[in-house]
Amino acid sequence: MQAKTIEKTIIYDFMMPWLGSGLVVSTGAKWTQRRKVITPTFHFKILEDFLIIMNHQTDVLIEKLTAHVGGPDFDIYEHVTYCALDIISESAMGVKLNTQHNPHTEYVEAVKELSDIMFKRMFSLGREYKWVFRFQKASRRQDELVKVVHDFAHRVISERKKQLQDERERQLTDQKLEEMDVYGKRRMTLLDLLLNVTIDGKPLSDTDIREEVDTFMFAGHDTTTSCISFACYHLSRNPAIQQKVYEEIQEIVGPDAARIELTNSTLQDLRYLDLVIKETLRINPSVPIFGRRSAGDMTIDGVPVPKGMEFGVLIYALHNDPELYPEPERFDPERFSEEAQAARPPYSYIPFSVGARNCIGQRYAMLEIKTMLVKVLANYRLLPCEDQNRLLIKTDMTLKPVNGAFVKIVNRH
Ligand code: HEM
Repeated sequence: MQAKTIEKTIIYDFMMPWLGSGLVVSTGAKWTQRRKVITPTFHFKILEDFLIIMNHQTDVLIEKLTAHVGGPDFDIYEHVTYCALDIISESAMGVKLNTQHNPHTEYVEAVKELSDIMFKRMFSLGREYKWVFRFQKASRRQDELVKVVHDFAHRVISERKKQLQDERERQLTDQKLEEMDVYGKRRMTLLDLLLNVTIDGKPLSDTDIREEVDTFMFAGHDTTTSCISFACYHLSRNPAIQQKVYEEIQEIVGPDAARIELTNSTLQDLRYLDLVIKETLRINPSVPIFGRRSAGDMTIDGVPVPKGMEFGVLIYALHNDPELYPEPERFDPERFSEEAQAARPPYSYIPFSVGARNCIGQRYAMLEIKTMLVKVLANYRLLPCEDQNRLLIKTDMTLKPVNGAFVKIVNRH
């Protein structure tokens, strides 16, 4: 392929009412500056702080799941969604949403409904005629929901600003400005980072900051939720693979794996779990498609692609191509052994996209996915659901189960 730069397509415009020109949507110089200032959020030191949140919220999840031990099929997707929302809201904004205890808050409901409206617009027949949407009921509903999420983010930003200001006035050192909290450790959030950066000598405006906080709330929970829930589903149906992961957890994390706080270095050592996650993101990629617009004339495999042409990159189709992955519907982590990977062409696996616009949150995502899977598997054995509850998938903004990702659980100990 002979490529020039590529840009994002019209479908991203539909995210603008909610996300403004946050990182997922923005292009050009704005994107370059934002990506530069946000990248440090994923520095390994800050990720370690996020891991504390992940451990704590996953312990809440484990507690919530006890209600299903020995019981009939249940939808694990719903539980994981609430856990992931609690994790991202605390890492991005420093706010404890407590969705796992109280799932039906106005903010959480608004986030869910907004994703739904945006998705329906992207794939509607009248997509190109944006003005038509203004006359539809969904447009008024979208305005109401956007107001709920924006007001929430603005409130959080101004409270945090005031808190930092008060502390500065009390002449605390920079280090003391970082919060002591229930986990007994200081933590940095995306919001703190954004409140402290400058671009061309100027701080970001509240709107700039809100756009990025909203972007992380949007990109940072459904994606990981779908991977974690689908992994649980596949493991429940493949007992030998599940057993192998369990044995690895016992060996690397130790016999207290069900209770102890997981560290970054332990999680990095779980090599077989890595293969399981890779295979889950192959068979059910959380982001099944993304769009691009060609920014210059180019040729792909001998086919001329003129400037301005819009196209979709079908991750789902690529990952389920039988020529690259024989029997693509079979769940087989060994497809990601070093030898098997080396035998495939370089871009045959792109769950986090590739190039400059790849997923900025992928290391964060892997930590969260591993934390939840290790704790779930160390505490419970997953059993397959009944046939009538077998997984059916649909695509929304992310890949989702139609009715749920059903499993049964029994205690390990
Ligand atoms: C399994 C989990 C995840 C998968 C599979 C995934 C996948 C992707 C993909 C395919 C893209 C490119 C989308 C496009 O160009 O339209 C992307 C972009 C992005 N992701 Fe993720 N993502 C995951 C988790 C996360 C998390 C946890 C965060 C935040 C904490 C995040 C934040 C972002 C952002 C901000 C972008 C836009 C980056 C840019 O354009 O510079 N993602 N992700």
